[in-house]
Amino acid sequence: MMLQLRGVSFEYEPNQPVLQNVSLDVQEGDILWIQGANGSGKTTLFRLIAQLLMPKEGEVLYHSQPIIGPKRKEWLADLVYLQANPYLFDYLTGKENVRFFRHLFAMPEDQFCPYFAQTAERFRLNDALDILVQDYSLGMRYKLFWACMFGREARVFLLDEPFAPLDEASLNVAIEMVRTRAENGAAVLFTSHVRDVSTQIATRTMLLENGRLAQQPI
Ligand SMILES: Nc1ncnc2c1ncn2[C@@H]1O[C@H](COP(=O)(O)OP(=O)(O)OP(=O)(O)O)[C@@H](O)[C@H]1O
Repeated sequence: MMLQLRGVSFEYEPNQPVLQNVSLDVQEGDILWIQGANGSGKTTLFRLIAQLLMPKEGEVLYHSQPIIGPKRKEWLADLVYLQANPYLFDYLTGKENVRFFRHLFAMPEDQFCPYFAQTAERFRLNDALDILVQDYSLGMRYKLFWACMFGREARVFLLDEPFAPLDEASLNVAIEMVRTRAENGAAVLFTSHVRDVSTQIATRTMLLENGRLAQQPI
């Protein structure tokens, strides 16, 4: 099993559990849609997997090893976390932001750039790369962030509301990118309130409700 959650519980405030005894098995090629109402804990679940939060109980395993400890670096190198709010520098151009991300992830130019260039081309971002990000529309910001994140050769993708800001042409590109990565052996976990795209792309669905995660028919 690639990624496992074993009995994970979490609370921000004492005695107000957000996740209760959550277990999950994720395999190579999975495209798993985590459904749940606003505030049900989907982002919290992703933050626990991305090590931004620590479980109160239980553990997260990557290839059967805890993601904290000796496997930590390998885990973070293999993980892409596309957060719902893109973190970009408004006062830098698109290209300068891209350079920042490449350095942040210590990606050699020859590995990162072909992936990035392919995505930027398909998202029709090339003409915008020399202008300041503060002049981007919401969709353009999102596509730049997406192209940077998908510039990495990761094994696990956590995508928090990845489809909402995209127009139809960009959605088709995004869907194909997700599918290609999964076909190449990556695991994808995503949250979304956009039902039609999610139904199209998901290989499996789970529902987070009252702190518990349960299998859900698609
Ligand atoms: N930093 C925090 N401190 C305290 N409580 C928090 C914090 N972040 C989130 N919460 C609470 O935890 C619960 C789960 O929030 P979370 O953001 O994980 O939900 P979500 O399912 O991602 O929601 P949405 O669909 O609106 O994005 C909510 O009740 C929220 O108010």
